[in-house]
Amino acid sequence: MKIKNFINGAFQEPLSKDWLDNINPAYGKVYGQTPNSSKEDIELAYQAAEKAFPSWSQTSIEKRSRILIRISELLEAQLDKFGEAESKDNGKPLSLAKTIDIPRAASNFRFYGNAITQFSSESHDSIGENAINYTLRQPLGVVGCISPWNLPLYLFTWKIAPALAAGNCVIAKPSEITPMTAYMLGELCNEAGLPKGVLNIVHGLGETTGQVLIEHPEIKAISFTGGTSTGAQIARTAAPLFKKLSLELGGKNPNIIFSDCDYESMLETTLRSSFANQGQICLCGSRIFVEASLYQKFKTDFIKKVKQLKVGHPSQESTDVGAIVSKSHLEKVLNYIEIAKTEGKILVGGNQVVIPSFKNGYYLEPTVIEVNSNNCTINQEEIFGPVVTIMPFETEEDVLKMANDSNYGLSATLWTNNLKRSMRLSHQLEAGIVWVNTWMLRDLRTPFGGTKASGVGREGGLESLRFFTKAKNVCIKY
Ligand SMILES: NC(=O)C1=CN([C@@H]2O[C@H](COP(=O)(O)OP(=O)(O)OC[C@H]3O[C@@H](n4cnc5c(N)ncnc54)[C@H](O)[C@@H]3O)[C@@H](O)[C@H]2O)C=CC1
Ligand SMILES: O=C(O)/C=C/C=C(\O)C(=O)O
Repeated sequence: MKIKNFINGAFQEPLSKDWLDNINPAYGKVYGQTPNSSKEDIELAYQAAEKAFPSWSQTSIEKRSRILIRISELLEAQLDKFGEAESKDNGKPLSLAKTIDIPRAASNFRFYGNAITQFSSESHDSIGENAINYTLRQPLGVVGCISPWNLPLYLFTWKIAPALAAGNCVIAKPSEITPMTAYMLGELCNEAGLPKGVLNIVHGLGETTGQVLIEHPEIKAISFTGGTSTGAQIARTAAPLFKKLSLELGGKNPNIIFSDCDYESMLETTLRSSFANQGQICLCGSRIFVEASLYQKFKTDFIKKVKQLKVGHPSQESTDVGAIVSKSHLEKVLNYIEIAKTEGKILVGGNQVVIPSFKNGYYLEPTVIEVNSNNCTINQEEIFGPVVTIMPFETEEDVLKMANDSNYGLSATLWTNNLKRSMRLSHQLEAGIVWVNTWMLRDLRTPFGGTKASGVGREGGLESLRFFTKAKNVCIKY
């Protein structure tokens, strides 16, 4: 099957005539083709978006809201179809795609369809000056949204929905590794009545299509989620062009477990925060620190639970851990496991899994490594796979130091029933998001993003609407 670009409300082959293979990771087999779009394709998308902007930016909030909510309803109505496509393209368990990815993509449209009706700006009465200032929040124009392969439609729509709600026109590039559901979204947008040219979906490699998009002189903002080194490259290109930038990058998140926690809830959630989506979520807690008095018990119970996880074909209901997204990513994760053998002790997992009926698929055992220092490659570099480390700590002070001893600063999880300690640590952890006694509880109104090498800026809630608008102050003397 050939995926096409969605430009000006129509599906079209790339002018470049260049195609990439689309691979099903559960089988390790090519199952379709994706455009590798060129500068000319991006220019076509830009012309369509630029033409659509005056009308879309002047479309009433109510109408924009209605269209976005309609897209969310259409997505919900096609949950199974989209879930199956996402699972096939990415290798994630079908159950996950149907319960998390697609529902969240629908929520993104619904949330921003509603949020835009509540978005307001400020006025300032300049007392003593006989003047009033009011601030306009105007759309930026044509903006670029670039998303990764781990949560394909979930993150693609997390960017597009607020950009459209705020009155911008969009050129969006999904990951070339998982282009399918983004392609399918185009049809729903037409059905929902989104005017042509308002959203344009252009496929291709990062270094070709993505690079041209960020270099385009007229694109006013780039919202990007992906790897930290790609984020740095985007910043190098886009910053001198004075584009607004929102960068949601990698993580090496600490999961800090105190002995006074609710043990069962911690254990179940830690299993999820370690291995959900094959550990390919930037929020996964890949460095697990356990208070020394609880360490042996945790180690025994955690290993037992990890051994029970079933690695299998994404479509099987019994599957807990599906396929890794690509061969090259599997190799990258396996390389880190080799490094782990010299830096720590593999307690469980560590091997590629060959499933007889799908023997070319990219499967990997969930892996737990015991380390005795935070200062090692596997605790410092983002692995982004089903691999976690565990180590004991003695004091709150020690664990805080280790948790913050990282280039990254995306999220942190704390397990404790000591209220004062949880507040103390939450304030001191260098992270954009701290979860206490939970993980991945997402309220879409909250700011989302990281510090240090985990990114710049915040998305989520009104933050995204602020990002996708420019503030203009008007001062009137009376
Ligand atoms: N949110 C996160 O934290 C994610 C982190 N990663 C990390 O990044 C590593 C590399 O994974 P990749 O798939 O290579 O992610 P990536 O960061 O290179 O790709 C993400 C998106 O950026 C695009 N892109 C790549 N280079 C670009 C450029 N020069 N200009 C514009 N767009 C560009 C890609 O086509 C894709 O749509 C992973 O091993 C993982 O460690 C990957 C995906 C998500
Ligand atoms: O917004 C969320 O709920 C999750 C975001 C996850 C990422 O940005 C990621 O894994 O890259």
